[in-house]
Amino acid sequence: MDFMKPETVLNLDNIRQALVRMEDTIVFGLIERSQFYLSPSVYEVDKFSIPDFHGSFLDWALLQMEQTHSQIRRYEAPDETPFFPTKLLKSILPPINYPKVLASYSDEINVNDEIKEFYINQIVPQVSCHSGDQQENLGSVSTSDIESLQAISRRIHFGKFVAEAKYQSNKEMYKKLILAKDVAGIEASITNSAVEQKILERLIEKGESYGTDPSMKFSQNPQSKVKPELIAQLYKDWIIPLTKKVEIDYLLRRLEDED
Ligand SMILES: O=C(O)C(=O)C[C@]1(C(=O)O)C=C[C@@H](O)C=C1
Repeated sequence: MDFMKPETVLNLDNIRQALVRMEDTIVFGLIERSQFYLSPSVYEVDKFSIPDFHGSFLDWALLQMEQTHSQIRRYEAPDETPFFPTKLLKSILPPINYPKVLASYSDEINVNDEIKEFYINQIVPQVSCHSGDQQENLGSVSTSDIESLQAISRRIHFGKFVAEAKYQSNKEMYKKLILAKDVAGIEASITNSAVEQKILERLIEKGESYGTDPSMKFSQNPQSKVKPELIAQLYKDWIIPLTKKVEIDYLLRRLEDED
C-alpha cells in the first residue's frame, strides 16, 4: 500500500495483506511484554509525582512519545491515530499532502481509549509472566506497552480503510443501510466469517512459531512464551470486534461527505 497512490489503498486485498503483516508486530509485541512482570505501578494514576501531570506513568510516557512523534509528522499519516489527539505539537518538518482517501471526519473516529482500557485490563494480566512490580523494569514495561498499543491501534483503525473500500464497492447498498441507520445490517454486510476464521487459525500458527526458540523447533517441549490460543482469543474478543466498531462508526457517518 502506498498512501500517495489512493488506488492501492482502497484495494481490499492490499488492505487485508497489510492486516496480516500487522499480526506479526502484534504477536511479537505481546511475546515481548510477556517476559515482564504485570507492573501495576505503571498503570496506577499519580503513582509517581510528575510535575504538571495528572495520570499514570504509562499515560505520561505515551504522551511524551506522541508529542515528539507529532513533531516528526507521524500523525499526518492517515493510518496513524493518536491517543492524545488534543495534545499534539506542530510538526517541525513541512506538511505532506496525502491524497484524500478517507472521509473528512475520519480523524474523529478514534477508539484508542477503549483500546488502552482492554490492553491494560485484559491483555496485560493474561500475558505477563508474574504478578507485582519489578522496580528495575518499569521503564522497559512502558516502552513495551507503547509499542503494542500503537500496533494494536493501527490495526484496529485500519478498519477505516476497510470500510471505505467496502463503501466504494457497493455505494447503493450502503446508502440505504446508512439512511435507515441499520447498524445490524451494516454489521452483517461488513462481516466475513471465513476471513475471521482464517485470521484466528493463522494466529495460532504464528504464536507457536514466533514464541519458540528456533533451535528448539523440533524438540518435544517448545517454549512458547504466550499461549497461541490466548493471542487468538484476544483477537476474537477485542481486536476484531473493535475493528468492526471502527468500520460501523465510519460508515454510519459516510453520507456526511459528498462523493
Ligand atoms: O477483512 C475484512 O473484510 C474486515 O472487515 C476486517 C475484519 C478484521 O478485523 O480482520 C473484520 C471483519 C470481517 O468479518 C473480517 C475481518
